[in-house]
Amino acid sequence: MDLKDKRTFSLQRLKRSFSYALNGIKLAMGEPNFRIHLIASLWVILFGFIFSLTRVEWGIILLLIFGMFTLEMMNTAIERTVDMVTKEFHPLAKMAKDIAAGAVLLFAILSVILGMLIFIPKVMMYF
Ligand SMILES: Nc1ncnc2c1ncn2[C@@H]1O[C@H](COP(=O)(O)OP(=O)(O)OP(=O)(O)O)[C@@H](O)[C@H]1O
Repeated sequence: MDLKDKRTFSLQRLKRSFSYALNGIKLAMGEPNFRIHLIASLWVILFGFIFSLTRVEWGIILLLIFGMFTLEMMNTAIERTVDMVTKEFHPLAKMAKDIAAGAVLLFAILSVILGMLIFIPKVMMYF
């Protein structure tokens, strides 16, 4: 496919890209970290209903949940790419993987802080 073909709109190609993206989500679901996030997210959603979150709070929670899945998938994609490039120990491979993992950790810290800011006052009302 040349560059001109790629620039013209094609419903067929859009459908194909969509199916590749869905396949990416399916592949990510096989990752243990993804499943841990899924279980944690379902618990957060359950508690969201129990504590009757406001629309803004739901918006923040959904942003955090989707953001976490997105980052975890990018991290996995970087890990796979690095593994494809080299199986040998390489400082740049370590740097790429550790930085990607660090990005996930930063977002996880933000999620815990915002989650606590939302849920702690609601839990406190019961005491
Ligand atoms: N080719 C490499 N060269 C140098 N260091 C590496 C290399 N591959 C992995 N590492 C180091 O080992 C750590 C663990 O790597 P690994 O590929 O097992 O990823 P992981 O974080 O355990 O993720 P997962 O288990 O989901 O694949 C990396 O974060 C990195 O510090």
